[in-house]
Amino acid sequence: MEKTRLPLHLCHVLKTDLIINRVYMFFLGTALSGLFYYRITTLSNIIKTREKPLVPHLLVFISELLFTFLWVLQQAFRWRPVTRTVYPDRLPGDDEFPPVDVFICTADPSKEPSLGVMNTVISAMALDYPPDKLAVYLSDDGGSYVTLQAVREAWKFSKWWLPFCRKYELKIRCPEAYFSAEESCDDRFISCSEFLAEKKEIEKRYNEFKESLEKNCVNASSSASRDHAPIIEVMNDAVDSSQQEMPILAYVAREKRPSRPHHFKAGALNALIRVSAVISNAPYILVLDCDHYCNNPTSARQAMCYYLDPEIPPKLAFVQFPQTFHNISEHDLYDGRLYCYWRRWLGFDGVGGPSVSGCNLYLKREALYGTNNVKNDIDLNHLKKSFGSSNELIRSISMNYKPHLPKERKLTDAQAKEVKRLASCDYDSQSEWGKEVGFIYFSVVEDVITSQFLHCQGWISVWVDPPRPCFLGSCPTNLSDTLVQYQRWALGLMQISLSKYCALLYGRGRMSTLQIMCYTANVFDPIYVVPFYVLAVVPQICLIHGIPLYPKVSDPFFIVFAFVFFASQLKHVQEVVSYGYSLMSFLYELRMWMMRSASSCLYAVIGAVLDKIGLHNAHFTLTNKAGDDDQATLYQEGIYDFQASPMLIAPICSLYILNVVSFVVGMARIVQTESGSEMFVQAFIPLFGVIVNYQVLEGMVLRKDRGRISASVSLLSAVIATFVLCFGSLFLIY
Ligand SMILES: O=c1ccn([C@@H]2O[C@H](COP(=O)(O)OP(=O)(O)O[C@H]3O[C@H](CO)[C@@H](O)[C@H](O)[C@H]3O)[C@@H](O)[C@H]2O)c(=O)[nH]1
Ligand SMILES: [Mn+2]
Repeated sequence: MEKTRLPLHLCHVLKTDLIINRVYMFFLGTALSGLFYYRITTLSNIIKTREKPLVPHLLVFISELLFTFLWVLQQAFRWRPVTRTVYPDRLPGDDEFPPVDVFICTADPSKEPSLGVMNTVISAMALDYPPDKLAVYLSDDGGSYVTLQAVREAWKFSKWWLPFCRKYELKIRCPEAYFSAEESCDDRFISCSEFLAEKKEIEKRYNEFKESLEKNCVNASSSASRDHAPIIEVMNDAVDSSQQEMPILAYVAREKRPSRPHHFKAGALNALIRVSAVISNAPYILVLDCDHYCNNPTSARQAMCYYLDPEIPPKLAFVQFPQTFHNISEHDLYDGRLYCYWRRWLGFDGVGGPSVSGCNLYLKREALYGTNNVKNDIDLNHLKKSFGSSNELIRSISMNYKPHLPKERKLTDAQAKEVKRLASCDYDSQSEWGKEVGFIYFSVVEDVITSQFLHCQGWISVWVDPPRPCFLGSCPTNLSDTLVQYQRWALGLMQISLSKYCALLYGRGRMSTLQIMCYTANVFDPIYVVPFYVLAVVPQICLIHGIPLYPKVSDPFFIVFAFVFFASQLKHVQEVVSYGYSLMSFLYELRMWMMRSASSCLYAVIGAVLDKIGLHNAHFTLTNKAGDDDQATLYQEGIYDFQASPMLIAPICSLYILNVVSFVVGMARIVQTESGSEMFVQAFIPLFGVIVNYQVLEGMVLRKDRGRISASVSLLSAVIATFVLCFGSLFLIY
């Protein structure tokens, strides 16, 4: 009795952070009003007297306005940060657990090697959860026989692996991670000879499994296709080597045709929702990317601490875990940990719940079906309009429906026909799939738009970040992949911010003000590109021409500007450090923010505008998960790898050259004209940029290795910088 009364989870407000944040908001807010007082009075003076050029002052003013607007939105993340703790050992017995379906998406075995994908699949099957309540679905958007064959092999291996995990209560159930862990025997059986013998045997089987995958993936690169019929295979023969039931494992390649839109990952997930509805129809769904394996087998139990709590509102749509990565080097050069997001998510959680972060979340199936569709008295025609014409699928919407899978797990002919229909590329078209039902197709960041829809319908979410990460994925480990990935994210975010779904408009009356601010801050993130470019170009050109844009050192308003700059940097340092990271992480984050703004965001904003006017089609460029040894060495050593398309690198180098030149010329001018006090801020800005990004200089001038910036890119950048300087000079002196 005592046991059931203890809470399954707790939520703590981070009081110290809350106080620091609010004090910071107050002081920075006050300083910003001082800054705008200064700007407005100077601008009106300039307009009256025309003694100084108006254009650069106006541009700097606009950029400060934008910075401030984005800053204000960001403060919602700082308003009420919370953390959560769960107590899975207080859960009721296994027989009270609801079934869970696991969805894993993969798209191309040449960019997403089978071995990694299969490790994710196996780790999901090995979750510490009743196997008869677990079903794992692998969506293969490549429809590749390499992947299908790998799934069959993984199924065979897992018949040995699952009983081994269960018997010895392994904490690491991803085989690759288990066998390569330094202390793989994190279990209590280290000195038991039976365990050691079994482990050796399993390791042998694992190596055979790996070999079979290697042989199988020789033609991986040509095996993915964009033109194929649906292929669905449920692995049969469902008992493991200890005669226990295995979880369901199904391979699903939805139909793809070159002329039909397939909506990328969101489309794949929606096909899985439909197919799984008529096979296992679990009320909860775990979504994983193919590289995010389960690192802690208790994640489902942790999520159930919320779903099984009678006190928690039934409107809980999802329990989100962070994306954590197993391949981060000590330096985390490319800010792959994505810490700035997870820090914000603590605050997001405090105001109604974080947004979906792509994968690693336990979702309530009902939430994806649309609130209006799951009422009891709904008529059949309405349901067909929403869900398409499959009666079988519509029957599954009532959650008590338990589809019948024959004992030997071979789909009956009728079932096989039905699942193929549900995975066909036309199934979506006459229905609300992707519009109101399932994952939303509107943007390439399907996660953000889908969760915004859920929150707007009154659903809530929680953020759980336990000390031992539940999932571990792989993040990009070179500049090119990082910039390409961010460009897609930024493009997706811009698609939302330029549409009627921008939370600022769409969220009104549907979400709380703080939640609206969080969502808006999120989707407006790429807009930093505008003030960033202004501050990276305008003060510099004006420095060369001796046009002061900021107060003199002796002016009292100088303190206001200095305060705004230092307070915001210090706040960033405080956040990095209080989250447990080193001072260097602050620098890496700052650098990556600058490089992303200079490059990814620039193209993303242009792409989104072209997409909006119909001149460009946004698409999903898959992030590469296959390593390259040279690149890995550079990454481990903490050396930037600048090998990337010139398109991506040239903007960064051009800005760098422009800042170096303007600083040198500007300093010469300052010495000559003794205008140090007047031009102090303007000399400081390029100096700051040049020092923070000194590795760009290194890459252009000092390095000789493969990861340097090539001479041709440096030359191109110098030409661009000269052009911007000349053109800017013409324009900015007015
Ligand atoms: O047409 C596609 C494209 C992608 N994927 C899968 O989607 C997942 C994420 O793709 P990835 O290339 O790894 O992109 P990331 O940028 O690393 O993904 C992040 O950003 C995405 C949104 O842009 C989210 O969906 C992801 O969960 C999040 O990890 C992978 O498992 C892919 O196999 C598909 O199934 N079909
Ligand atoms: Mn990924």
